[in-house]
Amino acid sequence: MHLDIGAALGDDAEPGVDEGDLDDLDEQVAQAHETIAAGRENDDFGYAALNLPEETDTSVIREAVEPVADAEYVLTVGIGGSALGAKTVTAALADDPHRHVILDNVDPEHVERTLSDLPLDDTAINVVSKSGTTAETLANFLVVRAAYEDAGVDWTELTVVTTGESGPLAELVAEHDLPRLPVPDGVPGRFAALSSVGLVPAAILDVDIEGLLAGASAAADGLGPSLYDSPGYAYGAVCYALEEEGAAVNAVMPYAERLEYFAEWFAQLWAESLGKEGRGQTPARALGATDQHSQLQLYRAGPNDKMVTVVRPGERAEVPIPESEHDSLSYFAGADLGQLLDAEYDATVASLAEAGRPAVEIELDELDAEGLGELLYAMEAATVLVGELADIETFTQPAVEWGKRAARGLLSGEETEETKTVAQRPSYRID
Ligand SMILES: O=P(O)(O)OC[C@H]1O[C@H](O)[C@H](O)[C@@H](O)[C@@H]1O
Repeated sequence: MHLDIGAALGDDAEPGVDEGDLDDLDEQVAQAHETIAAGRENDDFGYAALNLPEETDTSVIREAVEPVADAEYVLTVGIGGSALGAKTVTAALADDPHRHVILDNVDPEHVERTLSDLPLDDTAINVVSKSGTTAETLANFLVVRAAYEDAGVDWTELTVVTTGESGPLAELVAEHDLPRLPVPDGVPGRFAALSSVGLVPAAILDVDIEGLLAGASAAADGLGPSLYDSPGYAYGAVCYALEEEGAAVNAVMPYAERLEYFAEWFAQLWAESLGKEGRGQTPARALGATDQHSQLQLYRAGPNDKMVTVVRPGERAEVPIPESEHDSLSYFAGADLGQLLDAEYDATVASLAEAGRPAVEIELDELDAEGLGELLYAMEAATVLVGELADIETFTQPAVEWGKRAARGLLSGEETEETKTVAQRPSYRID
């Protein structure tokens, strides 16, 4: 993985990082690295996530999915960190990513349609919840179970659950004797992609999860006391410095359809970890080249409060653009769709730089298992680093938990602090 921060440096970028300040930033990185390394050493809460590439035992995952390994589809029932990592991995690496379907939201029409579109007798159910108490996941699982029963399919034969040792989901596991994979200790869900939380569907769809972890391990080995040695730390340090200079938004724009979900996974990681104490960049999700034709206008000419992160693989499939009889299309002669996409990428970075808008480029050698593992790990390391540099609690999410408690209270009818606040919320209707 390679990082190019050129378009975020210099006097022209606004916000920008002064090249002369990089060495000061590097000193801050060295200090933060000491804290991170000590946290990893002690397997402290959150920091333990950076040990997953070494800790995750893929043979346990492969054994747990053995009974459902022949299923045509996998239906993940989970939300947030219990869905996005899994979808990111299969979307990027599975031969047929459509075989992995996610039920995270509880939109009733969507749930009904999803279930009616699937051959339930050939669909494994992957239920994931670290806490085992998330309302959306439990409700969806109950709906899914009922749909299987209505279709005369024994859901217990097709279900794998990843959850902690206690909680309603663990109780269901015990009651129905379902295979259960543990969630790793000390790892917040959004940092758990490289564990059973994120790897069960990939294992069922024959993804090289060992290669994914090997790529992540290589990135872990690269972490050291200098941003110059680690693309992950360098990315985090530059984002931090740009945020200090006013980049309140970080638009992540992969130039690869297979990485579209990566931007979604990153958004949770970045927002939930770093959105605290009145700070944190707002992650925006974009896709190159599609969003060159929509959002890019704002990124180049809107308020000076953004940075753009572009991501691309170093190698692409070859799909030549056929020659045409029209002179006006002669500029395609001998070209390939990948070349066109790379030209669009180069043009975007150059156009942002020309307008003085910062961009950071991430290039993977290849979008294979190793490359994706490296990317996911580097982004996790970047997130942890920014949390240290900004001196915030990276691994908590109190604002999100407030909403979870409120929703549970509203459904149960119990009066709580949260439900009182909901009842008194401001309203000014215009009909
Ligand atoms: O895995 P679960 O316990 O079901 O949690 C699912 C999600 O719930 C909340 O929204 C948390 O803030 C997320 O970080 C978490 O990923």
